[in-house]
Amino acid sequence: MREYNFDGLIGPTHNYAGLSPGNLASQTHGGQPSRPREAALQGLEKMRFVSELGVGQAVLPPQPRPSLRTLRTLGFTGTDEEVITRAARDAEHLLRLTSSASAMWTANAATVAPSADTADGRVHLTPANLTQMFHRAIEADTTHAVLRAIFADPKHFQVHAPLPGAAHFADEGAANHTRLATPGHKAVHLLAWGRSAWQDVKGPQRFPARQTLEASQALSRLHQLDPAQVVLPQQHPDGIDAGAFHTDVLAVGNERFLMLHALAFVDHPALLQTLRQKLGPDFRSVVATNDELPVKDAVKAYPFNSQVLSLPDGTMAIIAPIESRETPHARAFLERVVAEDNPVKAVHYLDVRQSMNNGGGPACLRQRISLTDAERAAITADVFYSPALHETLATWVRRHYRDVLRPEDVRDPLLARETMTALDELTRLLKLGSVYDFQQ
Ligand SMILES: N=C(N)NCCC[C@H](NC(=O)CCC(=O)O)C(=O)O
Repeated sequence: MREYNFDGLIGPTHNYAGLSPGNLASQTHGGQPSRPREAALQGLEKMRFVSELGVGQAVLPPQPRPSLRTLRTLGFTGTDEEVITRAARDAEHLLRLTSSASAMWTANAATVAPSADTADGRVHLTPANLTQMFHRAIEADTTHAVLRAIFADPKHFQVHAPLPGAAHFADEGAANHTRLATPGHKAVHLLAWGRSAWQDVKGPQRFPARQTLEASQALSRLHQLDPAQVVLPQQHPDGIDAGAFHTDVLAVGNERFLMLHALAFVDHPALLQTLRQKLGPDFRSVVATNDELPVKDAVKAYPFNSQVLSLPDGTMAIIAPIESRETPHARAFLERVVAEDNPVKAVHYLDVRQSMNNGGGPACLRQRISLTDAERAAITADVFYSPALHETLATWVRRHYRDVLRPEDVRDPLLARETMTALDELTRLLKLGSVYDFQQ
């Protein structure tokens, strides 16, 4: 089994619209101009770096934005251009919500269980319904279509429908999921959540908790995980109120290693005790106390929104955002992680600032999917990273993407046309077939 990091290719409408309450970066940068071309190239450079470390890398496509389908569903009529002009005139905020390139954060695209852990021996994938935020909820249908196109072979893959909507089963995908495993022990799935639909649990006071306990339980059932191997920790309400809207803002794990902030989960000592029992003495964890790393710095610099990657030589490396190098407490924490007795031997700081400004670090930009050779061979889409694919995609980005986008530029019907042209071409480059509604 090999892990592939499926990164979201950052879309042509990447912009800062301030759409996510509880996500401090999104709130801070709302209204500022963005740089879509630079953003997409930064994403590609991260893919190159990860691939050159010897780690599996693949890509997931952006989604058509503005979402004309959503605007039409909400009553805007006419040609594509008329729909956009009317929405810009009568419902500008709705146009912003339907124009976000938020599908780039593929950690939120789905939750995935590898075939080694599921009762029927297939890879299970459930697209996240993302019901908590409207601009993200509209991703689910296209994500479902894209995953069905890539993971098409029913012998190896089961792509479930997104969980039914409404607030009860609010699901944010793998941003709240961590798979841990030690040699000789069955893997453990941490499926975290921030609120409960029908249990009386104290939740955050300021900011929304996006994932429900009930959604996490449903994912565990759907993916046919062994209930004894599933742990359902609650995200710490104070962490969410400090800006950790997803678990991966304050915790990240890989195989036998977990690093977390003290405000990541309620009662983290009990959680670590449970994990030690299930995973045995090889399991290693590093906790940052609030004194060592104030949660404010953790949310700003995103050291936990790192990728922790298993390298071919058996060690692990951390891919952290450069903001973590620039923030002394965050940097000191990561240096401590490398110095201690655990598999992590290096930290690399990468520039994904265009995405970071909307609250998405290296970990948000990727969906981890572990595949056997046979599973990988069953995928016919051209989504696996290679230097040649890099060149193809970089050329495609340079040809189609704008340099600068101000939030009000989403009013321009030409932007929607440019995006459709680009995405239509991309589906051919990636051999995806017709996955977008404008292609039906
Ligand atoms: N932590 C993980 N896994 N993902 C980060 C998602 C960031 C995303 N930002 C946004 O959607 C901001 C869009 C804007 O404001 O323009 C969100 O809040 O859902």
